[in-house]
Amino acid sequence: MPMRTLPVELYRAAQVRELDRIAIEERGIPGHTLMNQAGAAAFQLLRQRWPKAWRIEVVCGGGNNGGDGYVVARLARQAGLDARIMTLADPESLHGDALSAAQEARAAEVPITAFNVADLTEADLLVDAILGTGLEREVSGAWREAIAAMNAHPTAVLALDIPSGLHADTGAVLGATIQAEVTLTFIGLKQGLFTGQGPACCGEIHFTSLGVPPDIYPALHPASWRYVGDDLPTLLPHRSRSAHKGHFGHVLVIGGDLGMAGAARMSAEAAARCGAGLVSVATRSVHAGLQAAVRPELMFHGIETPDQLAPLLNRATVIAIGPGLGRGDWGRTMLHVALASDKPLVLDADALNLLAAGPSYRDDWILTPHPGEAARLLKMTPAQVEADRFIAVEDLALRFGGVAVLKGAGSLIAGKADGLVALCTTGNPGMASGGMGDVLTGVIAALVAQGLPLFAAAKAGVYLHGRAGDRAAQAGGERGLLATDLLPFLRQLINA
Ligand SMILES: NC(=O)C1=CN([C@@H]2O[C@H](COP(=O)(O)OP(=O)(O)OC[C@H]3O[C@@H](n4cnc5c(N)ncnc54)[C@H](O)[C@@H]3O)[C@@H](O)[C@H]2O)[C@H](O)CC1
Ligand SMILES: [K+]
Repeated sequence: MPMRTLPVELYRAAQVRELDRIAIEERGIPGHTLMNQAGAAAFQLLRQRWPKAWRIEVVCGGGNNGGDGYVVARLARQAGLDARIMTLADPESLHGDALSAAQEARAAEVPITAFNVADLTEADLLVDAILGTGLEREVSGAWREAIAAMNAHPTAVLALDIPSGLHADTGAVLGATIQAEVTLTFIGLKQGLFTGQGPACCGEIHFTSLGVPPDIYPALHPASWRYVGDDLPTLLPHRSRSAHKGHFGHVLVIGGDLGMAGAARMSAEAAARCGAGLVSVATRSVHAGLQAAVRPELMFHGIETPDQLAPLLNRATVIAIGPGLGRGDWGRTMLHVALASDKPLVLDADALNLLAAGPSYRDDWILTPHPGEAARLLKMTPAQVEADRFIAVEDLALRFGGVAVLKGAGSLIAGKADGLVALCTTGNPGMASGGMGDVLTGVIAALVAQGLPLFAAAKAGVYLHGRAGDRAAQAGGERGLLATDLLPFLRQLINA
């Protein structure tokens, strides 16, 4: 039975093929057995998830993903369901295990016809067995039309291994992709399922190892891993009864140029709600008084010149710079002075845009770009960043040093000594609203202030921020979700 609790290790397609090879060639598990296991697991899941489905249309491609589909159709037919196969590739062109599976389906009297949109109409359920980890080019022609027709059909789609058209390594869509309600993936979790377009087209992700011996997995170093917050309780410092505010660090937020006071304040408030002992804000003088009135626990300073900023930098444990910083003279001056300090930094928003214009390298900072800011830093387009988010985030950490967070569906964190990229699946589309990035900056800064190493602070901050967004969305819906709605949930989560 496919597992609902997913492993944390994530792999590239080539690595999963290597696991497949080891199982077949070194452990003597026939490929045909793996394919039958894949088909059986998919059929079992299908029966559990859609017990009333009777007319099952399995759409098969020309490779082993298609082979899995032939097995599903055979098992469904043998169980008395009206299972049929529509193929995009001539069954005679199949090879090896897929050819055997097709022959066994034919022997079980499964109707096998060429793909025909009209035949979809009666289906209660569609199974996507078109393309798996063998996707090697843009989907086009009849394959693209089939994917579009399946997506346009009102019934659910069960995707085998990966929604066809989604790139297993990057989460990018090559031309077109299946929109699945459920995806059952085999042997190893593909990292592309969890970032980029993956979350938008996979639906519920189920996993089955196909009975591959667990001791073959250590042969491969995962390409990345899902961070699920399991080490959070150990990361956050214990609060002794005799603790005082000096024990939990001092966050200095620099930002809030004219007209953008709110950004700096949201960042500062998030830092305070995540346990920072003291929080100061260096902002334009015109904002300081008003902001102090609305949140007296934060120490607002009107800062117009470098020598006014210097004493605040000395007192800070960590500097968060960028929320509402702007790209004018004031913002540029503030960034220049902040970079001259030896305190760890969190850079976001316009601090990143200014950095893109004047690159430098440090080991003690965390950069938190969204794809557009990452594109400016890497001198490429946002589409190029999204075409391979893993390469982009690793490139950011390599070029600029420290830790890089590439925000977006399936945020990625790079910069760990062992090179492993962490992937965070918390968060929801309701968080695509102004101020969410400012809050994240404050969350991460608060964790650095409390002594977490940079990579831990970044991964835990992204995780907590997304979880708080999920709880806020559960409480009141994704539409109209505001950045400050996260604050009470952040406090709950940081104390969980
Ligand atoms: N290792 C495992 O976990 C198991 C994998 N199984 C299934 O096998 C597929 C991988 O099979 P493979 O034959 O390598 O690739 P595909 O089935 O994805 O098909 C490749 C096939 O399609 C052609 N092709 C590639 N891109 C396109 C395109 N854009 N348009 C049209 N055709 C395309 C390519 O030329 C090949 O002919 C894996 O996903 C699992 O589902 C095993 O069954 C179980 C263990
Ligand atoms: K598929």
